Amino acid sequence: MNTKRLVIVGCGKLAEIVADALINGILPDYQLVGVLSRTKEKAEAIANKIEKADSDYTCQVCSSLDELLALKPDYLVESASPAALRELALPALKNGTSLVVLSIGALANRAFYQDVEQTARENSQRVHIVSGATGGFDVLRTASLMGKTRVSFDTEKGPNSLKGTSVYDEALQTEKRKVFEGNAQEAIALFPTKVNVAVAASLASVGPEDIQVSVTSTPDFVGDDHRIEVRNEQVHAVIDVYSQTAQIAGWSVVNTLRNISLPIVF
Ligand SMILES: NC(=O)C1=CN([C@@H]2O[C@H](COP(=O)(O)OP(=O)(O)OC[C@H]3O[C@@H](n4cnc5c(N)ncnc54)[C@H](OP(=O)(O)O)[C@@H]3O)[C@@H](O)[C@H]2O)C=CC1
Ligand SMILES: O=C([O-])CC(=O)C(=O)O
Repeated sequence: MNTKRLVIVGCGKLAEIVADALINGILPDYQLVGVLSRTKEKAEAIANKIEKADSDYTCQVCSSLDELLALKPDYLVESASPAALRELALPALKNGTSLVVLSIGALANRAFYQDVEQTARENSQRVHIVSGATGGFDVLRTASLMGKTRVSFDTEKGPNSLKGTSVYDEALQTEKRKVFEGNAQEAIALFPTKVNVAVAASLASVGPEDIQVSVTSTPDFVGDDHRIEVRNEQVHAVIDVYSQTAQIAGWSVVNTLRNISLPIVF
């Protein structure tokens, strides 16, 4: 077996799903050799889990990206924030470390996207954009290759998940309202940690400037519903994923890591 050295940056809710999958034997081809988080205790919590599972290796709690990259990981899972992805992507790729990324919003910036693409190519590494809280990237990519394609991305959320953003007001607690219409670049600028999915779907198809995005707030709505519609001359597809929590996004990292290492992939 060719064991791959894995590290995680951002030790929150989604990282924990990946660590649990390792401990539960769902990722047999990986060793989690290092973790880094803004709050060190969160990284320690994950490293302790690995240690308690009686692994025959050590998971190092790191204090800086340099320390983490010195572990020479094959793969880095980014489950931190778009700002973190902006900081770590190029150094990691230059270090010979491929990326599995959740905070895809950072890649809506065309110049950054091109730098990442070129650096990955020059260093023979890859950047895996996970399906996260949505899916259907296969049909999005395939339909877009066929010719002129239109793609829309409509999200429904509860008002509480919009608190702290400029579109929030108390009336949303009782009134259903479309609070945003625009493209994915505008959406991620307004909601920096809430519409990574829309940027991911746009990158898989027509690009962040050309996808039509809307966000609707519905009183008492629990979870998120992301509905993607793709149309070209021959194809009409709808991908509609409801999830009660964001856990599916953590599981999509697990699925991507499995696809990287297994002989038969989907
Ligand atoms: N693509 C998709 O479909 C989805 C993507 N996401 C994205 O995934 C990411 C992780 O989500 P989730 O696990 O729910 O979030 P959490 O807030 O639970 O965890 C994020 C962790 O990352 C840490 N962190 C933040 N910035 C940095 C940094 N610069 N360097 C190191 N660590 C950092 C936080 O530290 P601290 O404890 O100090 O806050 C926290 O421990 C987010 O960016 C989120 O927007 C989420 C859902 C779906
Ligand atoms: O969890 C979700 O539905 C979407 C989300 O946070 C993101 O795309 O960043």
